[in-house]
Amino acid sequence: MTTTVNVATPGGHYPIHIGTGRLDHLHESVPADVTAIALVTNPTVGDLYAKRAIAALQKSGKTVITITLPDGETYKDWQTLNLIFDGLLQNRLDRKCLLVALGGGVIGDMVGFAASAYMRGVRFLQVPTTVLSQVDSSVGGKTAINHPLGKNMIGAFYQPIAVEIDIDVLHTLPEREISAGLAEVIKYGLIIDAAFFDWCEANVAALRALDPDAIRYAIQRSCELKAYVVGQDERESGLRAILNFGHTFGHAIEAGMGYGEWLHGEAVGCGMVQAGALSAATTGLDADSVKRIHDLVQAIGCPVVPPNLGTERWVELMQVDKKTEGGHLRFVLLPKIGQAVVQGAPLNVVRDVLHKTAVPVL
Ligand SMILES: NC(=O)c1ccc[n+]([C@@H]2O[C@H](COP(=O)([O-])OP(=O)(O)OC[C@H]3O[C@@H](n4cnc5c(N)ncnc54)[C@H](O)[C@@H]3O)[C@@H](O)[C@H]2O)c1
Ligand SMILES: O=C(O)C(=O)C[C@@H](O)[C@H](O)[C@H](O)COP(=O)(O)O
Ligand SMILES: [Zn+2]
Repeated sequence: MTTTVNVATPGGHYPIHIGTGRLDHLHESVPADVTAIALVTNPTVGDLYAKRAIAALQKSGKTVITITLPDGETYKDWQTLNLIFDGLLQNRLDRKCLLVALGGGVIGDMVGFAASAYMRGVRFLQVPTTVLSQVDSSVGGKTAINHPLGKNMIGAFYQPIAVEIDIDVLHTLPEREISAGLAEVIKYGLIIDAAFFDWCEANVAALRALDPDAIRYAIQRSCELKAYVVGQDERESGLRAILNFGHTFGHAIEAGMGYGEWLHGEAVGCGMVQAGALSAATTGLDADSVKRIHDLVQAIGCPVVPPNLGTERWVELMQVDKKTEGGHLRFVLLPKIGQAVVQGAPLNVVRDVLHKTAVPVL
């Protein structure tokens, strides 16, 4: 069974198809006027799934070339992005080509950015293969590469023509990647859907075990909630910033530790624990809710104690954030579970939270 969630933005709309075996149906998302297809992947995902993806794409009758990028967050950079352009130009792909991103969020973010820039914009299809990319990064059109000074600092808003989610491919993921992806799932409950947060608490074991019904529901609900937010505010002039809950802290961890040391989802999980503590100090989040956030992040298998970067280094890293305005840090904070606001916080309070969350809760 395949379910479809639609994403509607001012520039148009596209479907997210969620099901099993979608990898064998990729041709259904290839528009008739496409001249050639570039499948972009990495060696890990390519070895597992490129053959099937290529066979499916070839059913459209188009030529398919493959571009293989090195694997890892550390390669989400200019040099690796340029390998995509090299491959497209060497194979003389024209304006009517289609780029296909087969992989996790790193591949998806880079292929989307390449699609936004190649010949000033060509179409791209997202085929996310991690929990994180299926519930979050493949949807909504944020594309980017990292800069040594800050996460996702160079990029564009550029929507795919469709998202093809094959739940089966998750079974080859390492456990650590499943845990990291679940951090973005529980984020939606915290910012916009308290009942979904309750459901995540009740189903954490099933989610970690990739129980088919549980993981399908989590992916569908996450995509529905993200599609709703993106539909209201595609370019983050307001509401969309709530999707950044936990990310001011999380991105500082990723950049501060060196990209790839902590997984994005792990950093966001820990960042949500810190943002929960900051919410208690600023927007009145009650102690029971702070504990529920901590306990669920721990239960999905993500770290809850932040690395010791040094308080001033923490603040410096957090300032390199796209929500920063006029040098002032802004955070996504929770007055209660299921409701988020975006606002500044006094630096002495932020420092205090950095100290408090550095101590393990027993
Ligand atoms: N654009 C957005 O809205 C958005 C949202 C969230 C995260 N992101 C970005 O996404 C990135 C993180 O994505 P991610 O967590 O998917 O990491 P990732 O892309 O690095 O993938 C994680 C690892 O799993 C491997 N892998 C992928 N699919 C697999 C499969 N089915 N079986 C076995 N191994 C597989 C990859 O090769 C990689 O080693 C970060 O760069 C983050 O900034 C973007
Ligand atoms: O889609 C969004 O909007 C998000 O913020 C989703 C986040 O999970 C994601 O990590 C995003 O890439 C962060 O965006 P950034 O603008 O803070 O780099
Ligand atoms: Zn994220």
